[in-house]
Parts: sequence; structure tokens; C-alpha cells
Amino acid sequence: MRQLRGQERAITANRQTDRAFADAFVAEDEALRWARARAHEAGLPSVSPGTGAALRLLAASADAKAVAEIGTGTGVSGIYLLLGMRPDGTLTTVDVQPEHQQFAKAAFRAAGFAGNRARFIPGRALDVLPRLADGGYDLVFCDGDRGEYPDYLAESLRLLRPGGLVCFEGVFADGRTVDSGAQPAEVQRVRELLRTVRESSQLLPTLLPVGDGLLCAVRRG
Ligand SMILES: C[S@@+](CC[C@H](N)C(=O)[O-])C[C@H]1O[C@@H](n2cnc3c(N)ncnc32)[C@H](O)[C@@H]1O
Repeated sequence: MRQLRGQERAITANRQTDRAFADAFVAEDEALRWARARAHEAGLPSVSPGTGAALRLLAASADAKAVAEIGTGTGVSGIYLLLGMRPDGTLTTVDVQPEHQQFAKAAFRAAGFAGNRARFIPGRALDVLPRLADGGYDLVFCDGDRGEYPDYLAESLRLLRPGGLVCFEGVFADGRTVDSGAQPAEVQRVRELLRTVRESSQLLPTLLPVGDGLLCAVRRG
């Protein structure tokens, strides 16, 4: 392997330090720590504190009343979204594994959210999303199967109201998205998503370097 020179090493270290600093900037309470611990036990990734805080901020600035989430997991991202949403807002969250959703349900309760703040739908995203209302959502957060991200985009554009936001977690794919070596189909689908979002005249995008990369775009009015 090529040896890193001093300056390159310094840049790498600074980026890692900055990322860790941004994550440590976010204070997580007992409910979030509990949800993270359940994810860790199940071998499941959950959004980083920095990504969670970005989602909370986006939900708040969109004054979100209706949010759809693909990939409930154990509820880490869901807690952040609920914290940013209006107090009368509802999170509709989809996961193919109902046992993950049971943990999320308990985590939302521990975080102090009333039961009617979240609607849990078990099932595969591409089976469930077509049943959700056109234009009925202020924000759609995608954190399910990366190989399906371009399909989630098509569904999200239908679900979002004009001015609504779509976000995709993990678009760096642990550095594989920018790696010039051969990559699996899942990474190629993420690249396809990035191209489509960047070239769409319907969307105003940005790629936030939080966690494993959070691609966000506003659907133009
Ligand atoms: C990375 S985890 C989600 C973590 C969660 N967003 C959090 O931060 O706590 C991905 C979740 O997506 C679910 N999933 C995977 N493929 C799916 C699909 N096709 N449809 C719905 N859910 C899916 C998995 O069961 C898993 O719970």
C-alpha cells in the first residue's frame, strides 16, 4: 500500500477529528442510547449523532407534520425526526423486519412520544410505498436497501408535497462510492441515484458530509 505523506496524514486525521467532534456536539439522551444499544446487539447500523441532528433540523425547518421513513431499524433516526417535527406530526415508518420495529416502538415510548405519533408499517418498502398518499408528506427519509435507492427516489417524488424534502442515508457507502475499483451492484445503484438527483430539474440537492453521507434534496414547488 502507498505510504501517506505527512500533509495527507494530517488532512485525514483532521477530517476524522472534525467528524468525531460534530458527533460529540450532539447530546444523546437515555432513549437514544437504548435504541443504539439494541441496534448494536442486532448488528444493525443506525444514523450517527451528526446525521440524526441534521434530520432533526431538516424536519424542524420544513415544519414537518407528515414524515415517511424507509428503514425503521431500532428507532434512532425516528427519534431525531420526531424531535424536529411539529408536536402534532406523525411519522410513518416502514421496515421489512417487524422485530426491529418492536424495539423502535419501545424507544419512542421511552423518548416520551405518544403512541399516535408513529405509524409502523411492516413490509418491503417497494410494496408499501405505493399505498401511501400522493403529495401527503413533508419529508421522506430513506435508510433501507441501498440497491433500491433509485426506486425510493421515484416513490418519494410522488409522496412529497411541493417544497418537501427527500434524504438518503449512507451514500458514501463507506468510501466505496468514490473508489475507482470494481464495486457491487448496490454501490452502482447509489451512484445512479446521485447522478439522477444532481441532474433532475425537479430537485435542489446537497450532499451533507455527516455520518456515511446524507444526500438531501428539496422538491421544487
Ligand atoms: C440501517 S437500518 C435502519 C436504521 C435506522 N434508520 C436508524 O437510524 O435507527 C436498515 C433497516 O432497513 C430495513 N430494510 C432493509 N431492506 C428493506 C426493504 N426493502 N424494505 C423495508 N425495510 C428494509 C432493515 O430491516 C433495517 O431495519
